[in-house]
Amino acid sequence: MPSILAYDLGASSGRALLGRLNHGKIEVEEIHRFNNDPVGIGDRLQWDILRLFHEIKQGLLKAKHAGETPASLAIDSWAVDFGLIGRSGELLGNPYHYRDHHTDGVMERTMERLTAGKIFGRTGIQFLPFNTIYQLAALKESDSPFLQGAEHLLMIPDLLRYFLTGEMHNEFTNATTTQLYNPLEGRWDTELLAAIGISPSLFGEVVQPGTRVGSLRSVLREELGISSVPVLATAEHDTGAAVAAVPALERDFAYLSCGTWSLMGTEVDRPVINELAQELNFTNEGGVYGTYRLLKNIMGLWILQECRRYWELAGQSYSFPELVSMAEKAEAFKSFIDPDDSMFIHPGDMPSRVRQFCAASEQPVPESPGEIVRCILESLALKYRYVFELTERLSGKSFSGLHMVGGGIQNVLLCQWSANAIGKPVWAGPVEGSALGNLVVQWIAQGELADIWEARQVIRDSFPVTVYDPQDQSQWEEAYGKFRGLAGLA
Ligand SMILES: Nc1ncnc2c1ncn2[C@@H]1O[C@H](COP(=O)(O)OP(=O)(O)OP(=O)(O)O)[C@@H](O)[C@H]1O
Ligand SMILES: C[C@H](O)[C@H](O)[C@@H](O)C(=O)CO
Repeated sequence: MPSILAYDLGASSGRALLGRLNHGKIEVEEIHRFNNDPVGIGDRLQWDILRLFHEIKQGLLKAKHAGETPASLAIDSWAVDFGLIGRSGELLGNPYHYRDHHTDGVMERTMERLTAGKIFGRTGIQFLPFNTIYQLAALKESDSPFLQGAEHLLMIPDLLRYFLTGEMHNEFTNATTTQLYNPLEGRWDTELLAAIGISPSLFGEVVQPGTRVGSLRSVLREELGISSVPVLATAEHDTGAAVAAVPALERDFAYLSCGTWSLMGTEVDRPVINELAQELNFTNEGGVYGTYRLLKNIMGLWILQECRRYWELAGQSYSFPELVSMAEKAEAFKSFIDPDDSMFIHPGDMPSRVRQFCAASEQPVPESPGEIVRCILESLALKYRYVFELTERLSGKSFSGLHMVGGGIQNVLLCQWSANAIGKPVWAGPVEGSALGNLVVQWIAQGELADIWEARQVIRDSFPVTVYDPQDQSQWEEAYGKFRGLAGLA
């Protein structure tokens, strides 16, 4: 059977995987991996979108050099960010990074004007200051010439797909993360768009994961010396793809997509839009095949990534395994942070911010990298417990354990501590959850897999799942009580 190609672009790195189905098993080969380094210019933080497109071309070239002509390809990436396309069909400016400061204060102002109840009631999406709605409102407030000249808005995978095919489509899972899509009416919410002064004509028809949306442009085929490849929309929000790849056998399962972000929740058949969901700030992102992802964003390993980057700038380079091993040797439960405090959103001197949080909450201040990493990882595990219980409360489900997928599961300490904190087993795997979700949606579209449940079974049969049983329950129970007090969690 011919291979297919998946591009998975995370906030810190991207990869291209060739996948093949062989007698009910998935075989994957990572043919290309690259860093995704945003670029700061002055006060602005932007994605290096042309470099990312260059890396996508490198993936096509590497497939060619491996003697492969993929039967299809698809791209998934992080959510909320977008490019604006002008009259000439060209990209207007570099897409802003969601951690840019241009949205500071915009969400609060928009909520005051429109009311939180109205925004949540019409979209079911959690309030995050960088949601597309607030990015657009910020561009409107600043009279952005790019916005004035824009004729189309394309989310990051829509945009890269457009570069590949010349065709513009908005994909469903990513569209929902804008906080401008109304899942109850199944369309862009023109009332919210009008309220922020944005023309609905920027938004196109929303296509479902699995739709064929073009093929490689002839100019690109000539440049790379390759044949035509059909391009599909997959679950283009990487979290949507990761959830599609959770190797669950039971329908009511809890997941944690663990990468730059930690996204914890459960799959539901329809959006849960009620007062409790709004109060707990849960979201209902679009999933595959009519499902929704009832989940909550947790700041995740971003805090650790940014500490590592900061230490590297200061001349101290550590690999992730080195940091994990240093954390293991540091004193347990010395101090905690609330990973979701807004002080941790933006790039910067993260070690100092961790110390600052601890000092301000009158805890011992972690000094060494090992102490800081331990504080971050223990706090994340404890926050997972909190959100795990909220997910049960909101969904009315009871989970027998937690499925973890994504690059973060290579951190065995975090997996073990997550099991300890929630007091239930953690099933960790696969690492490349988003890329696998991307692949299985393509195979379902081609009729090679019957549906998402067959896909999950095949993933389970093809990749190892490591089981972490809970340990040291009484210490973690005590730590949880202390953590809740410090993080101000009801
Ligand atoms: N060898 C390793 N040991 C421990 N942790 C690791 C290792 N490799 C990666 N990680 C962790 O995985 C994280 C990256 O995960 P992943 O590659 O899934 O993220 P991403 O795809 O860039 O982001 P996202 O999909 O959340 O936008 C890193 O921040 C790091 O903490
Ligand atoms: C902002 C993030 O893109 C988003 O909330 C998260 O779901 C994600 O895409 C993680 O990769």
